This record gives sequence, structure tokens and C-alpha cells, in this order.
Amino acid sequence: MTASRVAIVTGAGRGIGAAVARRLASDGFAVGLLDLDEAGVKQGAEAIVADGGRAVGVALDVSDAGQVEAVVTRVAEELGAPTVLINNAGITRDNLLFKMTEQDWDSVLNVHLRGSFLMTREVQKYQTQEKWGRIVNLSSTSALGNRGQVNYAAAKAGMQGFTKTLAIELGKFGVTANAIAPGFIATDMTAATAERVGMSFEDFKAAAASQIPVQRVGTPEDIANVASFLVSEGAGFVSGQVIYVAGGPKD
Ligand SMILES: NC(=O)c1ccc[n+]([C@@H]2O[C@H](COP(=O)([O-])OP(=O)(O)OC[C@H]3O[C@@H](n4cnc5c(N)ncnc54)[C@H](O)[C@@H]3O)[C@@H](O)[C@H]2O)c1
Repeated sequence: MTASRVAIVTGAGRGIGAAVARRLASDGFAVGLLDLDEAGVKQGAEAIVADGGRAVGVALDVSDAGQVEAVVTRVAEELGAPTVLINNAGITRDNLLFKMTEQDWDSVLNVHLRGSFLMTREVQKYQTQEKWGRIVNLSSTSALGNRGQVNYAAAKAGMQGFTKTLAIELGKFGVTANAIAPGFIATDMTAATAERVGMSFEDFKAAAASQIPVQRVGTPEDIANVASFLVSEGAGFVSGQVIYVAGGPKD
């Protein structure tokens, strides 16, 4: 890999995004860690720098066009042209359809779809200029349908169509776009779901694991491993794909 490549990871303050940022740094990328949680990304960037890597952590709301433009420009100035983008920032606002508010709907679609659109529109300027790029979008097994998640399922299915279209439009510039669709990954997001349904996280994970063919829930590193491959030089002929990382298909 060219040592100077720069990656941006959104939602890098914790969970999957933080693990992907650490992994890309150890793969040799300079990493811009972006998140609403400024303390989280600053800490993540400091840890990468302490390990001898290059990184910057910046606060950002991915659904705010002005902030996206300013922050991507800042990362480019501090680290160099960002040519890898991991659209990972996400939220859930679960409710059955009849209880779901417009706010629940709008906030989830805004972070996942509007946020990924704004980030990608900004980063593709550098990718098309450099004639090389990698985009990885976080979808979910919920894209196939999940009770209590009409908003999230719609957003995560939307991420798949978004990804395939990016692959078609940007391929001629040497840019690939793929989606990772995780199953159950143990993070604060799934811990919050456990709390909401009134279960301990340990019991919730055990119940989930019993339904997964490999009999365990996933870790953020399981996702980071696949992201690492998709952004590598060797993955240049893989584009427009959705990779399910879920311990096997639904039984
Ligand atoms: N955990 C799972 O089981 C699972 C499964 C499938 C898909 N995913 C997806 O993977 C991604 C990461 O999930 P996670 O489990 O690490 O979640 P998480 O809640 O632990 O972390 C998400 C991060 O995104 C940040 N974020 C939220 N809204 C933002 C915004 N508007 N701008 C910038 N940052 C924002 C949060 O501050 C947080 O640090 C999400 O897109 C999620 O939907 C997770």
C-alpha cells in the first residue's frame, strides 16, 4: 500500500467505527476519526498517534452539510487527500410502526442516508482527483426486515442501493464501493437494545448467539477485518457488493 493513503471513519468515537479506525491505522493508513462524540475521537486519535500512526479526531454531525464540508477539508489539510471513506455513523430509534414518530423516522434516515450521502459527495472530490478510492458503507442484516425497526431497516436497505449506485458511477475513477451488513455485534448500540427490552446484556447476547450458526455474537474486530480487506489494494475488483458479516445466514 502507498504509505500516505488517508482514511476517514465516521462514528469512530466507539464501537465498530473505533475498531475500524484502529485497524486501518495498523494497516498503515492515516486516519481521520469523526463523531458527534469529540472526546471519543480525540482519545482514539491519540491512541493511534501513541502507537506511531497518524490520526486526527474531529467532532462532526454527519447530517450537517456545512460541518461535513468543513471537517473533510480540515482532514485533507492535516493528513492529506482522503481517498478511503467508511460511512459507519449510526443510531437506532426502535418502535413498532404504530408507535413510531416522524422524529424517530427522520433522525434515523438522516444519520444513515443523508449523512452517508453528504460525506461521500465531499470525499469523492479527492477520490476522483486521485483516481483511486474505497468506500465502505455500513448496512445491516436488518435491511432484510426486523420487527420494531421500520426506520432502521429502510435506512439500511437504502445503504445497499446507495452503495451499488456509487460503484456504478465511480468505478471509472478507480473507486470501489461496498457495503458490510453486520449481524449482532456487541457494542453500546446492542447494549442499549438489551436495556430497552429489559434484559441484561449477557442474557441478550447469549439469546442472540443461540440463533447464530457459529454460536457467538460478533465483535467490532469481526467487522474491522472485512473493512480492512475491502479498502486494500487487492480488493480493487470487488465493487457494489454487500458482504453479510453475521456468523452465518438466519437459521
Ligand atoms: N452493533 C450492531 O449489532 C450493528 C449491526 C448492524 C449494523 N450496525 C451498524 O454499524 C454502525 C456502527 O454501530 P455500533 O454498534 O458501533 O454503534 P454505536 O452506537 O456503538 O456507535 C455509533 C457511533 O456513531 C456516532 N454517531 C451517531 N450519530 C452521529 C452523527 N449524526 N454524526 C456523527 N456521528 C454520529 C455515535 O456518537 C457513536 O459513537 C452503525 O451504522 C450501525 O447501524 C451495527
